[in-house]
Amino acid sequence: MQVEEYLNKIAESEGTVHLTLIDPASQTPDQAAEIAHAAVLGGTDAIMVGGSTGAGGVLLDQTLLKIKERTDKPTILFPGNASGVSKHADAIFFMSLLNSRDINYITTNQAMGAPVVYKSGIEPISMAYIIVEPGGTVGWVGDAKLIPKHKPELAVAYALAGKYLGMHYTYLEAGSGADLPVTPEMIGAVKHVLGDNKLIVGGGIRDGETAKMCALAGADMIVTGTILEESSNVTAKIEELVSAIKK
Ligand SMILES: CC(C)=CCC/C(C)=C/CC/C(C)=C/CC/C(C)=C/COP(=O)(O)OP(=O)(O)O
Ligand SMILES: O=P(O)(O)OC[C@@H](O)CO
Ligand SMILES: [Mg+2]
Repeated sequence: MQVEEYLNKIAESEGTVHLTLIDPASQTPDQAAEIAHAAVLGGTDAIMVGGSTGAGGVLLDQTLLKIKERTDKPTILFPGNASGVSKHADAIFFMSLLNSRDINYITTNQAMGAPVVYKSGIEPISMAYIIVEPGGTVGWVGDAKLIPKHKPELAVAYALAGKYLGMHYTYLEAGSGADLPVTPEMIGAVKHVLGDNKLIVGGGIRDGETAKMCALAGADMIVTGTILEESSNVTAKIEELVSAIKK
């Protein structure tokens, strides 16, 4: 089964998907594999691999190879630029940062990365990437014209544009390590116009209660990264998040 179909099936049958984000720059490949293994034991559905800075090349390849030794769940690239593509992943969130001011993040990195995706045979999953205040490092690196936190109608406008351009997934990003995730009002308004298209929410989700709030508001998939890097017991943390968002 293709990864997109696998994720969609879980969203339908279990209500919400949990995605674990691992930044190859944050630890050694062996440590990354340990986190991935612990996350799978806790019930995560897939492993996203990427980072906004220094996440390509040998470190990315080694991290994916080690993760694949320890888990059977799909690995999905979450690239910060064209160097975030690796043939060792199963799929890639092939995303355009719709609210960037910099053409590099709208189409140029996509053009530079596309032939690599083509040759490697990994599955591209088209995605509209939208960054909301505070935006964090990724907002700065991607030169995003940040969506104001309390302007859901602007997020809706970008999400609709992505849907009409044919993107299957929409990612509402508050930035890695944000104090708070995007608001339930914004999530609900965006999901309302997306219909069956899948909505991913990430940035600043640290506990089951917050994850549940995002899921109830309309998120089909929840991403957590930073909290897992900080947890002494990754499996228990994932169990908390997963039990809060699954039917
Ligand atoms: C499709 C291809 C080949 C490239 C897309 C390139 C685009 C659109 C990038 C968007 C802007 C960007 C820098 C995204 C990075 C996404 C990401 C991996 C964010 C979070 O990673 P963390 O490692 O948690 O964050 P920090 O690096 O900030 O800690
Ligand atoms: O690190 P956190 O805050 O969990 O954010 C995850 C993801 O949305 C970052 O791109
Ligand atoms: Mg990081």
